[in-house]
Amino acid sequence: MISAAIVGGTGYTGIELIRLLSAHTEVSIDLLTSRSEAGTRADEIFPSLRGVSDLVFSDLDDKTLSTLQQCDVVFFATPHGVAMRQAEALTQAGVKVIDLAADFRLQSLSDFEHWYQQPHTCPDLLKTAVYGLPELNRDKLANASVVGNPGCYPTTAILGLKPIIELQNQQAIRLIEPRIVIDAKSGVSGAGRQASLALNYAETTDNFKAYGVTGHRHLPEIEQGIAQLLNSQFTHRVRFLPHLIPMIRGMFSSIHMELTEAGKDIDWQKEFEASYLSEAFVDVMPSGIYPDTRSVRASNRLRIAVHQDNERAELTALVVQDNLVKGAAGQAVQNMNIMFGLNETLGLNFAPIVP
Ligand SMILES: NC(=O)C1=CN([C@@H]2O[C@H](COP(=O)(O)OP(=O)(O)OC[C@H]3O[C@@H](n4cnc5c(N)ncnc54)[C@H](OP(=O)(O)O)[C@@H]3O)[C@@H](O)[C@H]2O)C=CC1
Ligand SMILES: CC(=O)N[C@@H](CCC(=O)OP(=O)(O)O)C(=O)O
Repeated sequence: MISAAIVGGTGYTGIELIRLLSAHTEVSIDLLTSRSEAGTRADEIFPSLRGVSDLVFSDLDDKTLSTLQQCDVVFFATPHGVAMRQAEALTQAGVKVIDLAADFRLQSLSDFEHWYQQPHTCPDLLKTAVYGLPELNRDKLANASVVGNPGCYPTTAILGLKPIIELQNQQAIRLIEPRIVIDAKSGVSGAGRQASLALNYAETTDNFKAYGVTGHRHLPEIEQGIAQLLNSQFTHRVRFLPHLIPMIRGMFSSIHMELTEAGKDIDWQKEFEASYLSEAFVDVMPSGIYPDTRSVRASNRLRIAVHQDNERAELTALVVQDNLVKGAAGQAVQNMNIMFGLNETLGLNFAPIVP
């Protein structure tokens, strides 16, 4: 059995990790941490865990840190800046680290420091970290000891653009114009479990708003995905605009592109289907059928629909996922499966919840 620990077990991605890993046949959760709930049983705070887990939260003190070093893998479901303070000691002890925050996502230190407003404490380790998007980095993930689990919006953006940028590289000709507009919506759980005025029920229910209009920290991650991960031979300018929608889980990203003359000659439905043919967790919808967030709720599947209009030179990719599963905890478990040589779908191959 793989011995796993979850640092930050009281947050929304932490509880989602407990749900997924408790049902995983090859994993035992041996440690859960929370500073505010240390000493409390997890199922007292989350009755959904009664009969599933009898674990008690531990504080993040020296004793816990030495227990973490006995584990095979530690998931950090914590705010940005926590994992990077523990990662060196853990990797030196042979422990694999999967950070659900952004400490190991951006290769550029200056981007990290600019967008996350803090210095990076282990830049050398950052150089060895692998960006945890299995559909693009599967081979590297197999040997990774530190994984930066992608942000939820970048997962939808990079997977929505992958077939296009890859074909553009292959044909060495622009198939879409430089400007890409990503109009994205997230459920409120994307902001985490901390109480705040902006996130209370009366503010978020029966309401709809944009945020991060002047710039959001996921923009450099999306740009890195296009330039480095997809190795784009052509430059692209991304306009990324996130919105908060009045639902709990779910994310819907509409990616708008303009086709070049060469791009109009491509059958994009066929290209997307071919690109994701062997991917267990990326589903390309049949032509003319558009995905909704309910079709992925509580599942690790991401669904994409492509709309092509040659007369208007428009190409639109519509991407949906559950922000807490493929957008966070599910993707982390998918990464863990790859890092430990397990079948990638283990513990993740369940249907979404409808309604
Ligand atoms: N929610 C989402 O959809 C997504 C979230 N993420 C990222 O995953 C991470 C976790 O998100 P989420 O679960 O929503 O966050 P929450 O705010 O819901 O939970 C944060 C958890 O971290 C613990 N924590 C907070 N500060 C510290 C600290 N300094 N040291 C140790 N533990 C700490 C908290 O418990 P306590 O204070 O008791 O210790 C809590 O368990 C974040 O970095 C987030 O950006 C990524 C993709 C999607
Ligand atoms: C709705 C909402 O607030 N979403 C979060 C993004 C989700 C997330 O947690 O991503 P990171 O891991 O990069 O922080 C936000 O826009 O800040």
